[in-house]
Amino acid sequence: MKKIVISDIKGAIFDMDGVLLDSMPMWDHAGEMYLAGQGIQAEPDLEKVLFTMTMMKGAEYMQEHYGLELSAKEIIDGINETVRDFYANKVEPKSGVPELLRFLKRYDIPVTVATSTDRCHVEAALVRTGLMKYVDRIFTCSEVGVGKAASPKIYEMAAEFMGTPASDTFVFEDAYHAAETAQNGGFVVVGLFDESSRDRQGDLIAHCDHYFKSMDDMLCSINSDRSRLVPVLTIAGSDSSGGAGVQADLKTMQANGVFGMSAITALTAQNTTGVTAIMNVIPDVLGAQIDAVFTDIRPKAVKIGMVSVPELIDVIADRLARYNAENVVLDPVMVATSGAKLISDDAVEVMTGKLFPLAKLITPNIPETEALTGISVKSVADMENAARCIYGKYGCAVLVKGGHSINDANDMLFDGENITWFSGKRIDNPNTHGTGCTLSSAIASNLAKEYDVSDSVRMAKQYISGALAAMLDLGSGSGPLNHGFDIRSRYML
Ligand SMILES: Nc1ncnc2c1ncn2[C@@H]1O[C@H](COP(=O)(O)OP(=O)(O)OP(=O)(O)O)[C@@H](O)[C@H]1O
Ligand SMILES: Cc1ncc(CO)c(N)n1
Repeated sequence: MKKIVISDIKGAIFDMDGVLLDSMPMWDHAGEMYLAGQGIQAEPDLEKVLFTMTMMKGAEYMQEHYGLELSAKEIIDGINETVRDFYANKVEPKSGVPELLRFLKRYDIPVTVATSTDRCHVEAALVRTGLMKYVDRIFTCSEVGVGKAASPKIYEMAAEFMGTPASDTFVFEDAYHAAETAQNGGFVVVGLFDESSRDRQGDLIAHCDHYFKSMDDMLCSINSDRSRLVPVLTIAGSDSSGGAGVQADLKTMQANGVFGMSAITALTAQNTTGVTAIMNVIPDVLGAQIDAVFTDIRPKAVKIGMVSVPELIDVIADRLARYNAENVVLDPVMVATSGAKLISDDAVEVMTGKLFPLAKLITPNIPETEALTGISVKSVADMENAARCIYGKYGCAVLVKGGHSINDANDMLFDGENITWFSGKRIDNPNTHGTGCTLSSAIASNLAKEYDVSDSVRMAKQYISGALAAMLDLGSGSGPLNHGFDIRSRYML
């Protein structure tokens, strides 16, 4: 099968059940779930029996076979309630779906949903799972008046709405009969595996132009335009051991699909056990590096890390204001994971006064949040208060990182209006050197790719969790992450 080239997709039509949402198991077990709600355990063949029946016949069968003291209508209402509850409160997106939809949005590709499920369920599920913001319009078979097996009408209406010809419109389906209809209608069909139709994969493959075992596989094989790499600048210190600072930033940027550039603030001699020397660069040389970058390859985002002294902060503030730098993410680095102090006391005030107001987002960890606010952060409420306090003083959004909390690794974003939590399972890995640098660089990379702040944080959080979970173990102290954990290339072998 061919790779998908993103510029070939002019419009996208997604089936919902089994493609966007992991909802097929519910359809396969609706009767069983309903009976369970009535305190009855279904016989193993129930779903097979119901599969061939209409809703009414199925209800009558359940009434008789399981001795339910309810009318067929009441049983149907009960099953409908089970279905409603599932879509409204339980269903989850399939893996890779939010990423794909965000990616299509980044390329301004219109997205529609074509589904045989009722609109009320579709909307409830898409809103709750956060996918609705990527969908331009929903088409349902009952509203269109004909099912997918019988006619390509639903796809034609979606394509007409998007203004895209069938030959440039990609239809994503997991069911072979729908794939067949779409292909006969002249659409480009992407077949995706779903467990519920495991037995019919041969038929699906026969009726699609591209086939993937999962959305994640598809994401890895999409060819974005190789001649388009968004530039991003890091202004930070060099870490000789390669796990934090500029080295971590550039590796992260490469892994997050942007072109990394650097302006170095300081040379540190450090490894996983500690920092043995720091030499700050001369302010003029830092200024010259930033000038060299901005006057030639203007970055779409800037990450700021270790800046130890007021003179260097002045230079950065001056240049970022002069060049009207966009998407500035500031990691207020104060202390290395190994415990070494990386900023002078007098620099903190200059940083907050001059750099915070230029930042779109700052990313303090818990000790840094405490130092910036004077609030002792011991609870979720303390995190929220501290973030509001920082926003109130400096007007920049704040991501308080929970890497230093005891039980979990939940980060909290306050953007001046809303609090959003990004929950992460704590990974039992003592090697956390450079996590802060890595997270802020991933966020800056995502902002450069034009994702909004909350999507940028969400994806960066997934990235850092993957980098930690790879369990790289280098050095005798707290070691670095594997920044390239998700890169697949023949050159890596
Ligand atoms: N053991 C862990 N498991 C999962 N996520 C973690 C873990 N440790 C840190 N993180 C995550 O890593 C990111 C960086 O957070 P952290 O609080 O470690 O930053 P930091 O202290 O500034 O990092 P640095 O060690 O570079 O100074 C956050 O998203 C945090 O939730
Ligand atoms: C150069 C540098 N920047 C930041 C950190 C924080 O992790 C570090 N250890 N070294």
